[in-house]
Amino acid sequence: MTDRLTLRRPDDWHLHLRDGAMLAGVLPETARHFARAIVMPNLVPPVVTGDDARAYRDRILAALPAGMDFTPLMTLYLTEATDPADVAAAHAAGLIHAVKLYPAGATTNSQSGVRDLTKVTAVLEKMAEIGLPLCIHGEVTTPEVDIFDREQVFLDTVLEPLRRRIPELKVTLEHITTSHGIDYVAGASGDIAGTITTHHLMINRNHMLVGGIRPHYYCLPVAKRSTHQQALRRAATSGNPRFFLGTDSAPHTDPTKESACGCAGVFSATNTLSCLAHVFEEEGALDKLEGFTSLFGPARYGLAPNDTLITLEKRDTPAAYPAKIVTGAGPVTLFDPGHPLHWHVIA
Ligand SMILES: NC(=O)N[C@@H](CC(=O)O)C(=O)O
Ligand SMILES: [Zn+2]
Ligand SMILES: [Zn+2]
Repeated sequence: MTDRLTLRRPDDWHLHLRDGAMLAGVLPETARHFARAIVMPNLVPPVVTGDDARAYRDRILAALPAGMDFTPLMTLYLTEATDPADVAAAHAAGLIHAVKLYPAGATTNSQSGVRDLTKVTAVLEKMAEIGLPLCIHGEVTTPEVDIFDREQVFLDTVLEPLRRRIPELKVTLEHITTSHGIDYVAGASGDIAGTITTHHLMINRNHMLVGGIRPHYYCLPVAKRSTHQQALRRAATSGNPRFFLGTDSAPHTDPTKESACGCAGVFSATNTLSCLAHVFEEEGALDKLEGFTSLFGPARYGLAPNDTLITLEKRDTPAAYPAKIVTGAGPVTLFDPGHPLHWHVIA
C-alpha cells in the first residue's frame, strides 16, 4: 500500500536549539524538514536583548551545514529588567518575532524569568502597541499547586487577568497539555493562539510512569491523563487555525535525563513529521495536517507560508530513525512514540 502526502514545507513555532556543540548537533535535525522555527531564548545566560538575539541568530546561521536552508525566528526572554525600547527596536529591525514569558522557576533555565508581572507592564503595553506576540510557558510555580494542575491554575490566576489588563496583547499559549488550555484558547475573545507539541499528542502520563519511570518522556508541562491527550488530539486535528505545531523539541544529553534528578525536555525534531502523520491518520484527519504544520503558524506570525513543499509516503516498512543522535555535547535520545512509524519523509 502506498499513500502520499504533499504539504507546504512546515515550520516549528516552538523549538530549543541550545548553543555550541549541542546547537551544531541538533540544528540539522530540524533544518532537514523545517524551513523556519521560533527559537526559544532560554540559554544560560538567556537571550535578553536585541544584541543577544542578533549574536545568537548569527551563531545558529554559522552552525547551519552548507546546503541547508533554514531561517531562525528569534525571540527575547522577558525579564523584569527588559527595556521596552530595546524590544521595539529589535522588532522594527525584523530581528525578533516574539517575546517569551517564563514564570521564574517554571521550567529549564527559567530562573531569570518574571516573578511579578506588574513589573513588565510597560514592555507588554509596547508589545500590544506594535503587535508583537507574547509566547507563554503557562504554568504557575506556587509550591502548593500540584504539578498536574499548574497549567489550569495559570489560566485563571495569571493569563485571564493579564489579558483583561492588556486586551490588545497577542498571546500564544505554548505547549498546551490540558483540555482546560484548549478550551481557554478556543473560547477566548481577542488575539490568542496555542501551540501543541508532537509528544503530547502521542503520550499521556501513563506512558511516562506505568511499568517503570521513563525519563525521556519527562517534560514540562508534564504529560497529563489520557482525557487531556484526547482533547489535544481533537484540537490539533480540528482545523481550528488557533492551534498549530510547536514541537518544543528540547534536547538534553542522556546523562542529564537519566539521572536521580533528570532534566525536563523531549527531543523530537528528527521524527516529528512521521509522528504527526501517524497521529493525523489515526484521527482520520490527514487533510488537516498541512494547516497544523505549515499554514496556521505563518498566518499567526504575519508571515507567508513557505513556497517549497515536502512529501511524505506511507510504506509497509517502518521509517528508520536512530534511537539517539550523537552531538559534540553528548548523546541525545530521540522521542520514541512506542510503535513503528510508517510515514517516511521522502522529499
Ligand atoms: N519543555 C521542557 O520540558 N523543557 C524545555 C523548557 C520549556 O519549554 O518549558 C527546555 O528548555 O528543556
Ligand atoms: Zn515551556
Ligand atoms: Zn520549550
